[in-house]
Amino acid sequence: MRAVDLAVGRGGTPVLEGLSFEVAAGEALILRGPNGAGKTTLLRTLVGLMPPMEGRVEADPDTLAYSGHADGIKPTLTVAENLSFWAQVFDAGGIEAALDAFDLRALADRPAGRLSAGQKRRLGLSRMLVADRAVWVMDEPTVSLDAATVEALAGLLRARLAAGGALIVATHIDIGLDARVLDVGPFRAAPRGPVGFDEAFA
Ligand SMILES: Nc1ncnc2c1ncn2[C@@H]1O[C@H](COP(=O)(O)OP(=O)(O)OP(=O)(O)O)[C@@H](O)[C@H]1O
Repeated sequence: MRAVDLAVGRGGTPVLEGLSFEVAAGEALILRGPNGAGKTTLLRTLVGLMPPMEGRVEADPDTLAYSGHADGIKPTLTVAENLSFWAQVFDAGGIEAALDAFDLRALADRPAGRLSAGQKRRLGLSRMLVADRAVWVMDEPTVSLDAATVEALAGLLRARLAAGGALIVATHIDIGLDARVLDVGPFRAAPRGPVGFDEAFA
């Protein structure tokens, strides 16, 4: 996945600009920056949920899996049914490994709407395993997780890297990955006045 002179924004307002980077197989890139800096906007643009304002993203969409703040969980379906649904969407195999990775087996038959915040997050992360995609793009994956589950996640991510997967992760905490860090702060977009503003006062 490669970003080339990328500018990203919300509602026509640029948030970050001038971003160029590449993440190859087996590499991890950690995004850092304070609240509101634009990490989520950048991640959503990388996976094609939002169009770039300038520049381009070079990636095959079929190689990408995204785990965002809203995990896309269907509350009336059980944990197992949610995973099966995603396995179908992603045209992937079984859900057994995904149930085990974040200790969801005992909750398999529970409607997802009746999970705790951390359990929901574990289900959202398990979805990455049924997706079977090479590049994982993750937005604050540790939010709501207990310490043991953060460790499990870190171990899973290290294994992905060792197996040649690629990771782009926005996180405020150190999850102990061997990763490059991209601080988005210096890429904050310069404020742009409305078109014709200067002319209005000419
Ligand atoms: N739905 C939205 N509509 C308009 N502006 C938004 C929307 N969501 C976020 N923004 C604005 O876009 C900018 C970038 O927000 P973004 O969510 O990308 O930041 P972030 O770095 O991910 O922050 P955090 O660390 O708090 O998750 C902020 O100024 C934010 O207020």
